[in-house]
Amino acid sequence: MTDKKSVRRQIDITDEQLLTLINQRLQLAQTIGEIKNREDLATLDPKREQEVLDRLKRFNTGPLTEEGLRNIFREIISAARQVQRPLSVAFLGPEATFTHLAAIKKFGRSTFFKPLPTISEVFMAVEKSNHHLGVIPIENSTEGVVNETLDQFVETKLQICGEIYLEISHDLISRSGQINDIEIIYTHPHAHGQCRKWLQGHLPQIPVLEVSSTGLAAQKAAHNPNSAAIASGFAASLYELRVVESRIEDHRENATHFFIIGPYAPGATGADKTSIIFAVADTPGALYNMLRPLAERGINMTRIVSRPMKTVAWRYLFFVDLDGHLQESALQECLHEMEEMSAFFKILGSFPKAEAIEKVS
Ligand SMILES: C=C(O[C@@H]1C=C(C(=O)O)C=C[C@H]1O)C(=O)O
Repeated sequence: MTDKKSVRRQIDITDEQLLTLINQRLQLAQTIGEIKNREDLATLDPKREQEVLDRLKRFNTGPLTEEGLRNIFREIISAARQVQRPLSVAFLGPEATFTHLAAIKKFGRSTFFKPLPTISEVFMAVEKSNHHLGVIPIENSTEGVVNETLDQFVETKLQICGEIYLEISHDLISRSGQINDIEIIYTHPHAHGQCRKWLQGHLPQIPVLEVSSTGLAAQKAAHNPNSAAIASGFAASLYELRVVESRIEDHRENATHFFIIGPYAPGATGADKTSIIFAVADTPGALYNMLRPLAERGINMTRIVSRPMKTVAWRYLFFVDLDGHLQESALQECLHEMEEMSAFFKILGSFPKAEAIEKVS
């Protein structure tokens, strides 16, 4: 017969063992940190982190889910980086935006995060080495590409060193959590657009005031007890707000793609992507010819986006993501061939592919 008290005693003993083991792991990370200092290497090693997670996934017998494993080890690895040299990550703020949440999902809560008001300021801060890395949105599955991010990539010396996909889901949140207290709703125009049907069905008379981010909307709702915000559940917990109704978006399939930018490119993991920008001559078949080397070598293109070249009217830059790493010879040869044909060519970096779409909760 197992009674609650004795099982809880076993849980306490297990926790003590876990804590001892976590501290042991952090001490080992400190030793790695000293070696990295001697060899002048960066603390963050995305390739190694991926190997650690892949290995553990193979070991896991359950009942811990794959997502649970990722969540737990994200925080352990975050603490292991922190005892070496604190990692500083700038992101498109303010706090409690989806970019903030994406950054936490990637780097864990032991990281130092700095919200900055614009995408160009995130680029600038990392270029000036004020922060090790930056996190910026590149594309939303319903709203499309973020042009400001594309434009920054044309000029920057930084590389793309990682990517994050985050599920986007909106909650209606307020101080009391009571729907009857709401006289005004704050939110970002995209979130407004994504929740229109729900609002028409449930709160048709309540005015919606659009603000520059869902984080700011949550901040406003925290100041006014007769208002609510459409923002993430994460924003609710950060500003101590209550959820009036969760997941009020009209379509569930909504995700945002973020890039991590930094001064260096991670090594190959075996599951990587490479991003490039190019412009082609204004001649028939130019784009077709440019993409042919990819087709011939069976290299998969995961995204192609065009953007007007600001210096010449009606000419375009193409932003392309490919499967593979620059250290792979087939991709190297292919990019070399493409560069020869292009009017402008820039490699933005090779980075490990995101494994999964991160959940908001
Ligand atoms: C401990 C290290 O430093 C960091 C932390 C890691 C970890 O906790 O497993 C892995 C890679 C690095 O980002 C290491 O490089 O091994």
